[in-house]
Amino acid sequence: MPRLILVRHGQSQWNLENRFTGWWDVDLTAQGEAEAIAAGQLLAEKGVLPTVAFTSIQTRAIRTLHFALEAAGRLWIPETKDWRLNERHYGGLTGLDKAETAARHGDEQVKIWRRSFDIPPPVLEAGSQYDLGGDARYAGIAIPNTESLKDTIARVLPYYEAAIAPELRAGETVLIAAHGNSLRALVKHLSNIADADITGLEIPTGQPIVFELDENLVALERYYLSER
Ligand SMILES: O=C(O)[C@@H](CO)OP(=O)(O)O
Repeated sequence: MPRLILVRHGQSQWNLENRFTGWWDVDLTAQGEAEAIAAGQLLAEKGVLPTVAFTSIQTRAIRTLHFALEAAGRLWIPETKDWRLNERHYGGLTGLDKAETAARHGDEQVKIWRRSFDIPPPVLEAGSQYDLGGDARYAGIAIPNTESLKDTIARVLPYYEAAIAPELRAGETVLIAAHGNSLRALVKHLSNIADADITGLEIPTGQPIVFELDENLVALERYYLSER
């Protein structure tokens, strides 16, 4: 039966500093690196060994993938990087301190920006210090200026269907190293979580989540590998 493993990147510098990150390319902290290594060790220990990997084009996810694969003895498997697995774009909130933003706009408003299904944060103004227009990795890509979870789903799911699902159908054990909200998009789809209920789903850093799927890629089970 096909198996899909999801891992959110380890702690990043802006997770540590409690800042809205989105597409900004923040690296892992030393703790984040250790979390990624521990994730790979867990894969090896439980014998859940990926044969194909996917990640975003953001450093924190790519390095998490590489640390985990190295720890699992699987650095040699094929890997694909794609922007569609990037974190949700945080728009004009990018770089701001989450607690200061809550003090300014209220907890309720910040919760809506962070966890509502279809309300995007304010847009990132062109020419802002966090404008990625000049970043070579995004050449030819229509960079969003903000995204809700719904917008994120609209680019993650078609990519899952086109690139990842065929690997699962071919019997590969697929590892995806990505981000809190691009992975929430996938979990919502695979576990069939309603729009209204997705607000409550949090994905911890560096914790492998395993989906056991049937031949039609319907999820039979979803669990944290650490709990098996
Ligand atoms: O800042 C971000 O990009 C994300 C993930 O760290 O934060 P949030 O928990 O608000 O979705």
